[in-house]
Amino acid sequence: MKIFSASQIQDADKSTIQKQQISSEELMERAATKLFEWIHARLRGTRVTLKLFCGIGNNGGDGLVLARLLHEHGYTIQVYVVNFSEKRSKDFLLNLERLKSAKLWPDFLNNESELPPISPDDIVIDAIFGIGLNRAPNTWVGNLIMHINNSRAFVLSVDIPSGLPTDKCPWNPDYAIRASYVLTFQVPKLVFFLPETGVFVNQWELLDIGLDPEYLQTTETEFELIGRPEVLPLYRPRLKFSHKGNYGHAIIVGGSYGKIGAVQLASDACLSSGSGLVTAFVPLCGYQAIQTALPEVMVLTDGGEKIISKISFPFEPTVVGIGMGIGVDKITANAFGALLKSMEKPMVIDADGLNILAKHPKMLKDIPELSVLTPHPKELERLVGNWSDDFEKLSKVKAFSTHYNVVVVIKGAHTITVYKDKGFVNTTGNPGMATAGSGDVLTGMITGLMAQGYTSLHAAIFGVYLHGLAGDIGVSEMGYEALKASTIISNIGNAFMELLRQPEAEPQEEN
Ligand SMILES: NC(=O)C1=CN([C@@H]2O[C@H](COP(=O)(O)OP(=O)(O)OC[C@H]3O[C@@H](n4cnc5c(N)ncnc54)[C@H](OP(=O)(O)O)[C@@H]3O)[C@@H](O)[C@H]2O)[C@@H](O)CC1
Ligand SMILES: [K+]
Repeated sequence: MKIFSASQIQDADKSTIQKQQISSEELMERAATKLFEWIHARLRGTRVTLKLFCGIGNNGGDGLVLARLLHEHGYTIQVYVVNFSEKRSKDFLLNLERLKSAKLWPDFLNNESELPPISPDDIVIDAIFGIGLNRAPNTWVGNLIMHINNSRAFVLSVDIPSGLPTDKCPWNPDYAIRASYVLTFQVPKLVFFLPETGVFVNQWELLDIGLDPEYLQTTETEFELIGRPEVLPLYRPRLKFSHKGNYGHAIIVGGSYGKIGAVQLASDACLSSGSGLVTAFVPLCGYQAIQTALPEVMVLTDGGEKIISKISFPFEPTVVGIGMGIGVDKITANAFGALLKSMEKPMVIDADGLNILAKHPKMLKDIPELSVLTPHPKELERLVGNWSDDFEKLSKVKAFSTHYNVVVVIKGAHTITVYKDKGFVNTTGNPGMATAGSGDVLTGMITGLMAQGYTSLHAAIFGVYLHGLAGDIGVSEMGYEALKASTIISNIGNAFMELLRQPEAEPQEEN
């Protein structure tokens, strides 16, 4: 699903009004009716007070329409107009008049008003600012936002939490609503998924308001949200008359004394993701451990006892995944650098492989094109330098990806795969996966997919999704804390099956 910028959503709005020959006021009515239906379906007339805080633009206008509909259906409501500007929008004013005609008199709040009482049992509807926010809220509006945040009431934000801009980090994080739930119109917003801005959104849901489908389909976006519908077409089915040679031979290179387990996890994950053959390349000390733990995996050893000192293979692998547990010793770094120079096919580089690159930036130019790099935030910082906020991080990664022609997987709660100017935001995964070895498993999975012929970008997008799904299945069986990297591996098969599951047929009515 595409993630549109604020200005693209405004264009979609205009295009809808023009093509569907409806007025902006009708579009507002349509949007607010969707809000109302969502709330009414859940509250079903429950006796609870809804406090609606409405700005003076179209987000506020949505709030006013919602207030009218709630009132018409007998809900107890209190409407506050947050009068932050004299520039009221046309549709706000129209709906203010309609509210008054329905004998509803909002309280007008300004910089001299007392903060209104909000009980933890109230439901707050936050319609102060929408996607039109373009500067920091001023102090009294900020104080009101903090008051709402401190109220412990359930806060339902209309379109986007007020104070949170659509395409950047908030000027003042205290002046942004921390929404319990966001009902967002038509398309998800990028800020819902970034570490610094996602904290303002506990849960979110899309409301389809029928924006111009042609505009939405034909407009290119910088980011895309990756869910099942996006991943399913990337799947490469296995053929009946195929053999293991059709699915590639991956080599996983890594490990050092005390860190052989990382290679074991990556190799196991690589095989479990469908690679035809997997060979682990480890220092001598890892030989027995891997041979014992993974009978299906072949093992090649380096001459070094405890660390990798020279990397060479007696055959040409389909793909190499490298870096987990490998350490950053100078000898290993030299071996790694020599391998980069000799390789032409895309590789997967993780963990200490990335740390070696950060320590020896001259090696960057030798990374084979279309390789996949899988840094966690600290490794990424070592690679691209620090950033002032999540948006600068994204633009630095895009520049890095373009410069070196590599795919970068920014690991996090919503892992983002970046290739050149485009970012793919993952939707699976959970906090239980923040555990030792989880990254080694991901590297193994991406390597295993590339071995089978998935392109680098598809392997990264697909692998990240499947890894998260395997973790989600694991958590559903054992909870967050007990989830281990090996649990993720043992659920890779279930994740494939869940992905490929046919949607359940509608129950047939009996005659
Ligand atoms: N897209 C769609 O298809 C549909 C959208 N709809 C709804 O419209 C919403 C967008 O509405 P909107 O454009 O009127 O902007 P909104 O967020 O209400 O702000 C109002 C104005 O405030 C101003 N302003 C900005 N920052 C400020 C600040 N810090 N302090 C003070 N003032 C500030 C700024 O005006 P300025 O002063 O810069 O000229 C801005 O224009 C959208 O989120 C959704 O809820 C639906 O109704 C139907 C379909
Ligand atoms: K809002």
